[in-house]
Amino acid sequence: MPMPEHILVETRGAVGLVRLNRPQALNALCDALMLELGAALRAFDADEAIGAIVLTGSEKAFAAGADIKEMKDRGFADVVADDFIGNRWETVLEIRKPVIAAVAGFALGGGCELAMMCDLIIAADTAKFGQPEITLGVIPGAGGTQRLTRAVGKSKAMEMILTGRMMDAAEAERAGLVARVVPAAELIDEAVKLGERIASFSRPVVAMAKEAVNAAFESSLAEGVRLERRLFQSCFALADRAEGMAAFAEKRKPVFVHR
Ligand SMILES: CCCCCCCCCCCCC[C@H](O)CC(=O)SCCNC(=O)CCNC(=O)[C@H](O)C(C)(C)COP(=O)(O)OP(=O)(O)OC[C@H]1O[C@@H](n2cnc3c(N)ncnc32)[C@H](O)[C@@H]1OP(=O)(O)O
Repeated sequence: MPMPEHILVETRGAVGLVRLNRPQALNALCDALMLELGAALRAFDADEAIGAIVLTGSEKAFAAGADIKEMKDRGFADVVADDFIGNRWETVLEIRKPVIAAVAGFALGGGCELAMMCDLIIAADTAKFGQPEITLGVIPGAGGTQRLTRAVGKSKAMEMILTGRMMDAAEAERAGLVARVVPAAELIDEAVKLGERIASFSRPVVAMAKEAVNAAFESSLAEGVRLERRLFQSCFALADRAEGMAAFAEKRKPVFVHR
């Protein structure tokens, strides 16, 4: 396997850390980067030692969008023939372990869409989110119109997508796009600490919790509650659930076996 050119990959305990690394283009998402990113995410998903994944960029940019220079000469026939976006740009959605986006600087266009494909976003106080595609004569093409609207509501999403304006970390937290805002210098440590906590719990239970929350985007309330109930009841088949509840009753820390 050749060394990746556009990403840096490392492990921090039980957390897989992927850093987008195209600083000269503010981590613009070119096809080659997306292929490397997909491979790294799948590798961590298959690694039993890893319980959570952190995806981040540089201090200046998480990702400034899809690579405009790579797209500018493509025509309708090209993007349809290649099923651009649909063909391999949604690998994040196939990852079963929690993927935490740690965003500093610009997360624009596909960069914001990539962050929203992750399970949660931790933002540095320098983060700026936006879907400026309209300034280029296109609309968001990797879920931005759907996920941003579900995350922040129609009016704010519509304003951002129709004007291309950015929103800073404080507004993103108020709007519910990000879970927390931290000082930029603490972003990676905070995201890894969060990942370590998640990785300390029962892996199948973490996977079921992630599936249940994500289902809220995809189903009616009744269907989502039904799925949640089935997954909750499934936990009672796991030794980890027995251990977790016994540990509480015996006033000791649980030792989960499925980690
Ligand atoms: C593995 C599976 C994962 C699946 C995830 C899939 C994610 C989605 C990916 C596909 C998405 C396609 C659909 C998407 O909705 C479409 C888009 O994203 S369109 C692009 C939207 N982004 C933008 O419009 C932002 C463009 N950039 C800027 O406005 C500015 O660069 C900035 C961010 C405001 C910063 O400005 P400055 O500080 O002045 O810096 P520069 O402008 O000088 O930039 C420095 C350098 O970087 C190059 N660059 C910046 N952004 C891009 C880009 N998007 N594409 C290509 N290159 C970019 C810029 O040209 C400079 O380079 P130089 O000229 O010096 O060579």
